Amino acid sequence: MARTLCRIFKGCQSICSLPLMKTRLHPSASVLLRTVCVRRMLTLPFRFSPKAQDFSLPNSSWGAEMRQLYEHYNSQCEEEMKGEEKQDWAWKRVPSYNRTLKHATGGVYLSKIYQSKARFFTRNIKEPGAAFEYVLFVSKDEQKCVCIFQAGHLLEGPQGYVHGGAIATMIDTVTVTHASVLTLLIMTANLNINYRRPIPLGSTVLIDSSLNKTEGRKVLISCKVTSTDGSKLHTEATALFVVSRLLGG
Ligand SMILES: CCCCC/C=C\C/C=C\C/C=C\C/C=C\CCCC(=O)SCCNC(=O)CCNC(=O)[C@H](O)C(C)(C)COP(=O)(O)OP(=O)(O)OC[C@H]1O[C@@H](n2cnc3c(N)ncnc32)[C@H](O)[C@@H]1OP(=O)(O)O
Repeated sequence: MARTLCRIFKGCQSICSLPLMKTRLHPSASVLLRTVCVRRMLTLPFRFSPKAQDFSLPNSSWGAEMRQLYEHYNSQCEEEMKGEEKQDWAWKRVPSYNRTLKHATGGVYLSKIYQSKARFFTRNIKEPGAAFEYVLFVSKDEQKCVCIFQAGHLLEGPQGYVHGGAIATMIDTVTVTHASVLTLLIMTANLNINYRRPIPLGSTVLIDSSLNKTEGRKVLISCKVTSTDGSKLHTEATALFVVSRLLGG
């Protein structure tokens, strides 16, 4: 299967992606070749399910602390009825998928084959609970975002503790999600992290982010990683996001 894909990929690369080819081939021949390629790709047995899995929902690896906190925030997500009036939610759970392309669209363009292999960094390990296990909630007024994060055994840095890079990844993920709620097409421009206390591997922590300010194309967010009862400060950070011109912002 992999070899077949590779062959088709290479073949199609030479046929479809080079503008040069357009000048060498008669237009009708070019169209025919493209059609053949597309047909072949459409008949390939893509391995992934067309239905994307939401990784922010509870699974068997979640510990009691993770579940309790999830229930706590999730219960505030439901719409409440007060008298005749429908009350807005206080928090909203942010669904989380492992690829930006939700469905395989058949590989009409070669770049889509590559994209179909791409997986979101924090959601690409199959074993539940082995690495980044987390769920994010944003507050109604979009000034706050909270993440419940259970750090799995594959994230070890110093013996028995979570790797600083993994903590940075989570801070980036939480703050970028927060900033994305405010504005689209952003890139992390600066991430400043102070590691105060190590996070034990396997433990659950809270990652809180708050909006500091927005200024033109810039969004400044601060973030804290604490124990679930808030008594221990593990990490604090500030992040700067810029609405990207490259991404079309
Ligand atoms: C319930 C509803 C929920 C809805 C949720 C919605 C969405 C959630 C979904 C998605 C979010 C989740 C996941 C997203 C996935 C992952 C993303 C992770 C984030 C990353 O992993 S992302 C990769 C790492 N990131 C880069 O790869 C950036 C490379 N870089 C660049 O692409 C450019 O560098 C850029 C664009 C940053 C700026 O470039 P540019 O040309 O557009 O802007 P320019 O340089 O003109 O700067 C404009 C103003 O920013 C200031 N400024 C710029 N940089 C600065 C710095 N470093 N420090 C201090 N100030 C800085 C300037 O000083 C100026 O300031 P001033 O205007 O005041 O002069």
